[in-house]
Amino acid sequence: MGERFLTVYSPEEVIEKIFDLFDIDINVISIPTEHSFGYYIAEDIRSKIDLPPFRKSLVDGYAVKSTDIKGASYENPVFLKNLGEVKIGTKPAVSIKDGSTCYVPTGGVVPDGADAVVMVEDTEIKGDTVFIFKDVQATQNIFEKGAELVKESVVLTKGVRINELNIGLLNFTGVEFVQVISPLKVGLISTGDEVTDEHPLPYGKIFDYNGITLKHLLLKDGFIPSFYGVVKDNAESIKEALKIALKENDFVIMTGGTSKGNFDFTVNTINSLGKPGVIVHGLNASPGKPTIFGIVNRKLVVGLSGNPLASVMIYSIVIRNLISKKLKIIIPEKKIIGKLSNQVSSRKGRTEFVLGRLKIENNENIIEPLLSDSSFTFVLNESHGFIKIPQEKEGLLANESVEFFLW
Ligand SMILES: Nc1nc2c(c(=O)[nH]1)N[C@H]1C(S)=C(S)[C@@H](COP(=O)(O)OP(=O)(O)OC[C@H]3O[C@@H](n4cnc5c(N)ncnc54)[C@H](O)[C@@H]3O)O[C@H]1N2
Ligand code: MOO
Repeated sequence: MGERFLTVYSPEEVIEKIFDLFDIDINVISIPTEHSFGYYIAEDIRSKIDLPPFRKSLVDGYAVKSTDIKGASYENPVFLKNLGEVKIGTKPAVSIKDGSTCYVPTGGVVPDGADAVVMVEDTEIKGDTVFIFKDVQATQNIFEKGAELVKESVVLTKGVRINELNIGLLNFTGVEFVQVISPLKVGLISTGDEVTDEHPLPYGKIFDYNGITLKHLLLKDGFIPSFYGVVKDNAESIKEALKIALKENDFVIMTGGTSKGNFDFTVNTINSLGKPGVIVHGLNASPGKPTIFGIVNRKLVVGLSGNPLASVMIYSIVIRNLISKKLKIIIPEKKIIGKLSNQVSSRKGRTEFVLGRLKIENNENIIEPLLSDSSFTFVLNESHGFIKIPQEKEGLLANESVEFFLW
């Protein structure tokens, strides 16, 4: 009988075990804000200006001294001298003295002397006189300079991945360039004599799932994948591909050949390329039990199972977590709470990941667990995410409230 997976570790233990054994060089680059979408921020970013940058009117109306119009009503209007209008985007030419007013558009600068703005609907203009039909309180309809944000306050913190709202805020707060982490380069190698791109599919062969899917998972996370293709189950070819991938990338992901079959070369290849070699071979998780974590001259190599569900899951659960901790970046995770539609069984003592489909019924998130084997790709495609069953649990009950991780 061949060697078994003698020592298995939980995903959390693996991260702890290998964390300090490998390095990833972080290169910080400065890029124009308009091109920063999807990058991870390398240092806290501060606003260059106050928000709003000036005392701004929130309505179209007349800038007044509130004391001038106290008690104004339709029965007892107050009339004020019209000094003209503030043009949007310009500095007011006038300031408001007792008994005077001036028109300000929404977003216009409130002239000095005024402490409130009366909405245009509550006024009437006759020649040089403006009739005010409504009382307003001091500060009403005015957004003070810096009320939302003062210059130099932190608008985005280190490690955040710049999204569409962030990029808007950066531009709005006058940040022209952002210091970001240069995207990591990740080498991808699929192995297996059975994997082909030949059409029509020869008997006994399969098309590639892992290489192309992982490539796009990496792209989605803001990394730069290089796919070295499907390498034959042959020690020399795998060694050659891994050697090049290690040289050209920050870390490498391999798929297939992680189990204990005669043609499962991954462990030996990693060990043959440098020290300390394979650190972990075996996760206390399903799917993904035979996952390999190795270090070659302080570079990380992860060997994922050839089974598609296992490779997607372990990338999503372990690799993403490990890399985000290492780089101190936040890879956004979408998680909701839902109620299980059916019970799910699991084996106590290992973490299990179960695919699920999300349905909204009576305004409630219902998670339907999907039966799946680690080789299933269609079911994986039908799923919206997965549930994590911790190792101390023996299954989950129907109607139990669970965390559901969306893809
Ligand atoms: N004797 C044992 N056999 C197996 C064990 C075990 O403990 N003892 N573990 C099983 C488990 S669990 C898993 S997971 C797999 C892991 O397999 P490998 O990582 O060695 O991967 P392969 O054998 O190369 O492939 C498994 C499966 O996936 C298909 N595959 C491979 N590459 C791709 C690809 N790029 N795209 C799509 N599908 C791919 C491959 O054809 C196999 O069907 O081992 C079990 N066996
Ligand atoms: O650990 Mo395997 O991924 O269950 O099929």
